Amino acid sequence: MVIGQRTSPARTVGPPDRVPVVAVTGYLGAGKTSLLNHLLRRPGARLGVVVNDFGELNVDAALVAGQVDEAAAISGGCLCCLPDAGGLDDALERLAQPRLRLDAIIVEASGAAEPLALARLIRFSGVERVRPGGVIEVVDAVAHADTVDVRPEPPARYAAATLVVVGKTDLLPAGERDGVVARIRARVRERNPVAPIVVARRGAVDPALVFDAASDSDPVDELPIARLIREAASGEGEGHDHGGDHTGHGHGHDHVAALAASVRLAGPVSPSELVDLLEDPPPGAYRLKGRVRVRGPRAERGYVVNVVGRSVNVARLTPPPPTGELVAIGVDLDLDAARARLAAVAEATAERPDAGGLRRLSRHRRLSD
Ligand SMILES: Nc1nc2c(ncn2[C@@H]2O[C@H](COP(=O)(O)OP(=O)(O)OP(=O)(O)O)[C@@H](O)[C@H]2O)c(=O)[nH]1
Repeated sequence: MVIGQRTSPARTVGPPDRVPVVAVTGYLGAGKTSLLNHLLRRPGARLGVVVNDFGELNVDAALVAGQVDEAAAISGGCLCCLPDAGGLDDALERLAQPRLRLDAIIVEASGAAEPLALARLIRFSGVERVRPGGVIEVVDAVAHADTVDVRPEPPARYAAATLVVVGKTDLLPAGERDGVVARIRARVRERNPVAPIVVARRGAVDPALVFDAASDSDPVDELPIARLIREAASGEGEGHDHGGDHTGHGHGHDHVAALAASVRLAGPVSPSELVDLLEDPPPGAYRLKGRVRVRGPRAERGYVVNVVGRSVNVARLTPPPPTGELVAIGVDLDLDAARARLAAVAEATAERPDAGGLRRLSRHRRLSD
């Protein structure tokens, strides 16, 4: 997905010769899209966005697309596994056109992408008018110890980061927050002595932190990311970082082998069926997301739904989307079971408003604020 945002007049300073490309990385559901949306809301930013969607349906693209004015898809799949990065290079080539005068291009990696591989793709991009602009690793404070940091040695992915953003600390009991953040900090530092580490709710980082790094005018080879990638390439930072013994897709680098099931929703769904799915996802579905329409008492309502682990998040989507979709993702996803559950939601269209289901959905929405 390629998006060019043109919301403001050009800045007084001319565009840099080469447009910095900032990668936003993080495990499934860590909070990458939230951070991206936060950056896109910044007035005056002239940003290009490449969203690497997971699964057949463009949920992430749809979520950010509401705020931008140009959209086109690149081929799906995991960005770091594209054979020759052709899809990414095409996207960068388009967005780096001087007439767009972009300040930066942000690549939101799929949760399954390996940051070091992605950083390498950007660094060795065949596109002349771009340069590496940093890697923002989003860490889910609640889930990282069960998903990313599951081995005695700290995750190799931290080595790729030029900025680490720790999110979801608001979901931890107040008494545990400092301890969890300190532990993440210590683990990151074992791999990465330099990257700033900040705590931010829903990706609300100071954009200056992101764009300062991106506007660094040092020669490419002097950027920390370039050094770190060289170190990783020479063996220091290599290896799995997703935990488990996944063998990857056979593309020459280790990789979390996540699976996805998805369904398109032509009409409004039954809120009861939907909430059942959110509260009790199919076996192995670590991540569930989607956009849905339900019949309200007077008019149809739109919602964005998100589940990460056991954490359910529901937000209103106005206007309701013309069509919806649901995607379930997980490393150990039971594909058949997931498809059957998603199909059941798609088929359980509610003829009349379902008051009980609407109440349950509204309750989740209030708890998500
Ligand atoms: N409470 C809370 N929720 C958060 C925070 N950051 C993200 N979320 C929620 O976590 C869910 C997943 O966030 P996303 O931004 O979609 O995560 P992602 O990394 O883009 O997900 P994938 O692209 O599927 O890997 C959403 O429901 C967000 O609203 C946070 O700091 N606090």
